[in-house]
Amino acid sequence: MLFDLDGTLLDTIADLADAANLMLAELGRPLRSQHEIHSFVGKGLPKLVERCLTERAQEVPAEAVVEAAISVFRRHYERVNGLRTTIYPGVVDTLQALRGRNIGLAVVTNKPEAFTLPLLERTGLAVYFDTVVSGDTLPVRKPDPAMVLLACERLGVTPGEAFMVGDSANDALSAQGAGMAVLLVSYGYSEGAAVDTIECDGLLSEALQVLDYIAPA
Ligand SMILES: O=C(O)COP(=O)(O)O
Ligand SMILES: [Mg+2]
Repeated sequence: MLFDLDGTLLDTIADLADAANLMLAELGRPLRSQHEIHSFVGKGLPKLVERCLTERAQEVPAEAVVEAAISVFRRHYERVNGLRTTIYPGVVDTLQALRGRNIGLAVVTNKPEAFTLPLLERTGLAVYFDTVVSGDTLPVRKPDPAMVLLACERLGVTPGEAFMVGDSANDALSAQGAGMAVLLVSYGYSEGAAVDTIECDGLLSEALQVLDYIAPA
């Protein structure tokens, strides 16, 4: 069972928004609402920073400005990562139940490893996972299927034996590209798209519904 992180296991939006607005303030750019930032999350940290600077902006900054802003964001996010993050309801019980059934578990997230691993430790979720594939583990990110394929390889399963659980089209497309079934949670971040318009094998209103897709013991 492969899990996306932001918007699926953890509600990280407040910390992402804080880091983004600390960055924008430092650069003298207009701040963004949490609602806007919610729609910018999904394709990794560099894309989040680029969207904060460019989407509906009056003046589009040069690439070098975006690159410099990424370093500023990382500096702020390192400090606030986890402070206001919460675990979604049912997540811990779901992970415990899956572990109890000896089902291999992976995190597959577009968040860079330097932020993913400390966050999993801080929230206490690290202990449940056999492996973590982060946004900079490979040269490509979701929606490319390479990350979910690597997770399967590390877990010793074929994509046909696995499920991806995510919150956005990036998760759905990466799983589908790998020939893997995908379940989407309806409570996460889906880049401003209605999650029920994204093709998937099941829509979950809470994490515990993952267990409905596991064969009885
Ligand atoms: O870093 C992002 O943009 C989103 O991260 P996720 O893949 O865990 O949802
Ligand atoms: Mg997500």
